[in-house]
Amino acid sequence: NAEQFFRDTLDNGERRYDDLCRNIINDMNEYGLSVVDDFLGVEKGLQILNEVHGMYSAGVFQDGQLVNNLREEKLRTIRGDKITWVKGVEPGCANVGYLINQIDAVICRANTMKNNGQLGNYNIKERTKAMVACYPGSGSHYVVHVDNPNKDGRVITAIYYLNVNWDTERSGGVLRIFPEHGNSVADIEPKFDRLIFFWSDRRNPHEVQPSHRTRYAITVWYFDANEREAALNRIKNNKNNVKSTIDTTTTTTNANTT
Ligand SMILES: O=C(O)CCC(=O)Nc1cc2ccccc2cn1
Ligand SMILES: [Mn+2]
Repeated sequence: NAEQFFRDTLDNGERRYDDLCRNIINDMNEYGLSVVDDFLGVEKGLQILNEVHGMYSAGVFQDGQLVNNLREEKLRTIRGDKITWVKGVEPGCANVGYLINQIDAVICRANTMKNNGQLGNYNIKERTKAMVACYPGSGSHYVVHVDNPNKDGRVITAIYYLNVNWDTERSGGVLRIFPEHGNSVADIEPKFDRLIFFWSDRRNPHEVQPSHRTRYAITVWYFDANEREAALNRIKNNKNNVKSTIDTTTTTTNANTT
């Protein structure tokens, strides 16, 4: 009957959902990265893309990394990504907000699943705002780097791509991850409605190869509660140290002048 049908559908939804989270946990623990295709479906994906187009044409994106390209005889500055930060509750960002909630739901579910242990034994309770990034084509790229090299608390990088019919042969823009252990690289195409996760620390140096077509991505970083608290304490202590240094310097200076 209808009720049983809905219960099955709901259960199927849950089961599919749990399977997704289980796959992510397994991939993260085995490879340190995970790729989920068709995360939200075409309709939702296009709604998010439209919102990002709207933000871009509204001019809210800041010029990102500045990269001078000396290859040409004249200095050609290739700007890397242009970025803007979004909470997802701002006017005209409802669909980006929906995306963030969906990624949160997956991370929270994965973080609580007992049978597979937690995600890397982390305790994930908060995240950054969403960073919407655009590579404006013309060879813009991002040099190899580690997102969190010095334990600032960020443990998982989540990136959602919005690029319809992306052809890597023509457009480049591959995310290349150089996993610290292992002798292979992971080349990830920034395909529409693709969601990826990877550990944010030194396990995953990565680069964005030169893009020859406008390339959009939305990134969220998730914090481990303990690592984040330790990082904030270090900052606070440093501030106190700096403050006390200033105080002692000022007092000695005052002492000298009186
Ligand atoms: O778009 C992709 O495939 C990944 C791009 C990427 O790594 N972006 C990025 C952007 C960043 C901006 C500010 C600070 C750290 C950052 C680290 N990573
Ligand atoms: Mn990065």
